Amino acid sequence: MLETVDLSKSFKGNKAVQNVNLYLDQGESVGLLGPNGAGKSTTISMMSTLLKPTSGEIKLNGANTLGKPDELRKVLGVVPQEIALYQELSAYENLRFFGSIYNLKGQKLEKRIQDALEMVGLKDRQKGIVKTFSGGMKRRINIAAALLHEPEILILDEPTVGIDPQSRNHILETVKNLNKEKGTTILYTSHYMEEVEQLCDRLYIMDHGAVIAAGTKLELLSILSSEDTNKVELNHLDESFIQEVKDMEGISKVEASNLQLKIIAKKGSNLISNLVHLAEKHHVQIVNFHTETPSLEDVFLHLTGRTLRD
Ligand SMILES: Nc1ncnc2c1ncn2[C@@H]1O[C@H](COP(=O)(O)OP(=O)(O)OP(=O)(O)O)[C@@H](O)[C@H]1O
Repeated sequence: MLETVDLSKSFKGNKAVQNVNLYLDQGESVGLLGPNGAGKSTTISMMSTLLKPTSGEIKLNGANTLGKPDELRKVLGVVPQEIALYQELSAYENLRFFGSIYNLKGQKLEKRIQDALEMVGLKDRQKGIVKTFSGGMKRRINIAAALLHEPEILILDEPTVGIDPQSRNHILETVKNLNKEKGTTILYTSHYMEEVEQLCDRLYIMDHGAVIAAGTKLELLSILSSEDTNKVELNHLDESFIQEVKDMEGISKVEASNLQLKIIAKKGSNLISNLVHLAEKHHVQIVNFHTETPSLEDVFLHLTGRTLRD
């Protein structure tokens, strides 16, 4: 239903987004994952008509929408990263204002406001002045504002960053209900793998402005089907030890934190005996060792060389 074709954006010659091809089928919930600066917000801003692409196309039901932003705006609801509300007005007054932008009036507007407030769980707080709300409540009102015109597609840009756990759960539930019960198509960007795993049917992983992997969770996990994730705890850990682990045969990635090493290694690569040997050489003790099935975080680490929150 919504598709980008070789979508690119440069800022003064710096390529923020390069040849991004992604699509959303009707009723899907799709995650867009990537570390800071990967190009998620820039991609979303172009898809939401807020930013003009340097090149490429955005197609709605097969037709190019460039030059026809109104067609996209009719079907899209966008929840930006920055909260965009009038702080001195009540939640209800804010929603009346946003509804009027969509030419909603009278009974219809009233019903949409109440439905949207119900959806985000803030019906009983509608008279409250926005500046007195927590960051999470403001974000929920922002989501309600994006729902007033009952969009077929909802795009959310990291809606749970820096908010309280209760609002975070509300937002996750709201997005899930919109998708499962109302059939709203969702594009959800996040740094949090667990949120995307919970909410999304399919994922795109972006890094340095490009999509580096795409697929269902199972498809992405199969990238690491020939490897294991191993966690090793030591009584001492230094750079020379870490470097020698990295140089061992069959090692894809090594990540160190405190006295722990996370090692992604090829199955059957004699990791344990090589590690024991190395530990003896460095007079270091292995305190704990266990092997896990790779997670999507591991796939991300494997593909980008860094963790999602680096
Ligand atoms: N208006 C702008 N002018 C110049 N450079 C920009 C602008 N907007 C984004 N960039 C650059 O484009 C790149 C991609 O940024 P973008 O905000 O799209 O990443 P992101 O994946 O959304 O990151 P975050 O998770 O931090 O929001 C970054 O290098 C950023 O500095």
